Amino acid sequence: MYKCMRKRRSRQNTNTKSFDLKMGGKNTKTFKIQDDSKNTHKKIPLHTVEGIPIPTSFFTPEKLQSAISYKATPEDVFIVTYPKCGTTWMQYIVWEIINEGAPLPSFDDMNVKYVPFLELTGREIAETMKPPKLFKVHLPYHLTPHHPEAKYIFVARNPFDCCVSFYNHTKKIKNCYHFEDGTFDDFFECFIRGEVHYGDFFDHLLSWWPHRQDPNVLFTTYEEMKSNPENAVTNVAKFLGNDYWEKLKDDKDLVDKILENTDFNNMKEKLQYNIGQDGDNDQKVEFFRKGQVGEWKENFSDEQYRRLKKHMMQKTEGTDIPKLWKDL
Ligand SMILES: Nc1ncnc2c1ncn2[C@@H]1O[C@H](COP(=O)(O)OS(=O)(=O)O)[C@@H](OP(=O)(O)O)[C@H]1O
Repeated sequence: MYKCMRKRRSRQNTNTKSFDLKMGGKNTKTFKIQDDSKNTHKKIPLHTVEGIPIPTSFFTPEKLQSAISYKATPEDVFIVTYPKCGTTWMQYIVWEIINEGAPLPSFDDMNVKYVPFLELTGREIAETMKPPKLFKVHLPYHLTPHHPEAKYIFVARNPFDCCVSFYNHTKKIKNCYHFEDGTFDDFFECFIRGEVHYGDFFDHLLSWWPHRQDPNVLFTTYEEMKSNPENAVTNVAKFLGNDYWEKLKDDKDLVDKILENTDFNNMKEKLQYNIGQDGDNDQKVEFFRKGQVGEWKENFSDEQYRRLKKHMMQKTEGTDIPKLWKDL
């Protein structure tokens, strides 16, 4: 069904090569072999710290190690995702619930002050925060600071749209990823091999999957949030605790305000994302790009679709993960 819904990009499989081998006499046999010489796709410069591939600039081993060593407390709320799966949207939803529909803080303030990105700021930031302390992390379960009473909100997104979003992010943030010349095909090869920031999509998801029903974990998907944003807001408020739910449950105006503030178009219009300082060359990146479900159909070739689907089925065998995205 997916075929009729998307622009098709047909290309040869770049990873296999046919060749004839003379067997003696007139006999020849055609072999298909893995052709590594074609694996010449552009790569993202990464190094591995604590088992996590991180870029060689901008993100440092010290900050990552500091984040991992943070001692979580019962008042903490962690927003956890693999990159490009809806972190920022959830950061703002949580912040808006706690701050009763206040005007949106800037993107920078959100990520370094209000819901700091722990692997960028390091754990010291926590000392300046008041409870409830909210954090953004992209860490797998075993590296996320743990406390049995802390709360964890996990957002998953279908790997196909995640791949497209991650490609645009990696390509545009030049002084971090050095991938500005990379094509989607290059990025796809990196993504399917887990040679991207934070490694393999499915390893990350599989690390959290067994904990999705823990009492202190709220597991949701980007697609669920898109199909019913009001449910997303009320579920998060309930999960955050009675204080928040009591304020929200009979206040339709407050719910509407939060929905209006965190609407994709509103966030796109109001928030600017500037990354780092590169001399005078401060990079402005279109962070709020499309915010859609299913955009992957315009980017994947049939071959890429088949390969990522196969990878997904292999990695998630024995789990219900594929049922999260039935139309893939
Ligand atoms: N309010 C709202 N509604 C719907 N979608 C939204 C919203 N805010 C951000 N987005 C989209 O989420 C994608 C970015 O994901 P993350 O925030 O996880 O990125 S990051 O890992 O923190 O860099 C990225 O998706 P793509 O547009 O597909 O690239 C954003 O546009």
